[in-house]
Amino acid sequence: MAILELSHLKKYYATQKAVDDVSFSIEPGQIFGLLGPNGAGKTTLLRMITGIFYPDEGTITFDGKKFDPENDIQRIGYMPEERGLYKKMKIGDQAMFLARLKGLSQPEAMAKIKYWFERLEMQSWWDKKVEDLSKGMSQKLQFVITVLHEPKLIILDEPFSGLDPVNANLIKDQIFELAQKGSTIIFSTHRMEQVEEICDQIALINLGKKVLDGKVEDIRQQYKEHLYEIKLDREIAAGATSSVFETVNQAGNKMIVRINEGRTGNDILRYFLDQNIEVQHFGEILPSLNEIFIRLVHGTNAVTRSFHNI
Ligand SMILES: Nc1ncnc2c1ncn2[C@@H]1O[C@H](COP(=O)(O)OP(=O)(O)OP(=O)(O)O)[C@@H](O)[C@H]1O
Repeated sequence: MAILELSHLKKYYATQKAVDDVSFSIEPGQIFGLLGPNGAGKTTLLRMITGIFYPDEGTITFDGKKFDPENDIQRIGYMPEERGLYKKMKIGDQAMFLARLKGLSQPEAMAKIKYWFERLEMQSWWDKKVEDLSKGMSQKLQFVITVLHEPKLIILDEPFSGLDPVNANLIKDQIFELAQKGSTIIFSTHRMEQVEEICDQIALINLGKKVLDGKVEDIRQQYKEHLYEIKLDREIAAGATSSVFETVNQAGNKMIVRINEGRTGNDILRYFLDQNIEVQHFGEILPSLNEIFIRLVHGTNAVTRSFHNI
């Protein structure tokens, strides 16, 4: 059973259709990426899932029942893009205050805060004030506050913005672990490399509408251009074509070819082997999510014609 199911959600601001008939569902334990360019409607969608806004139309089902923000909110952790921390309060006191608001007892909250501060290397921050934290440091604090009460559904708006690679990896590891323990994670981002690395499933939103959703690997297969990159032991005549493939790009002994319909990678290999040409590298080029995103959102072609791995 899906943990979250959105059905025909709509949200309009005056004349702006911020979210326009979006449906998808998310299974428990999944890491789900919500993607889209600036202004696509991601934040508006997340605000409906977290009960900040009511949808104008459509329904949200959470854990098998109609979403009831007042009661369900305790089981949801939301890290918004704009940080809502109290600047003058000490970090330790702030974490305690917010943990108590989420329903944890004082000893429970203390144990959890200590656990998370240790995991994210924040022990020495206890008496610092929020206004003395860097952007990345307050991002880590906000993450801890979001997951502290072990919510069933964790929603992170741009969780890696402002984090250096070491801290981004630290947070990434926690996300994997939380999903393994059964939490469901939704995060929104523009950073496609992270999505490819982390997400089981994605939805791409553009101009308020869902343009694409599914498993990352299935989507990359669906948008492939039947291209292969090849490195040979010698240079061959420019623009080689055969009944098996056409050359798309060639530089010295490297080439990118598009395979003809009905042919397989083995046919390409056979073509060269029959001529006693050694194939030193051979691989299919699948488009990255970034390329698919650019193609769908901007209507321009992907840049898969350059050499990727050789
Ligand atoms: N309070 C508001 N009043 C009127 N229009 C709004 C309001 N909030 C958002 N919008 C509009 O709704 C659309 C969707 O905005 P939203 O903030 O949901 O996008 P987003 O995908 O989160 O963008 P970003 O990646 O830039 O944060 C945009 O066109 C935006 O201008």
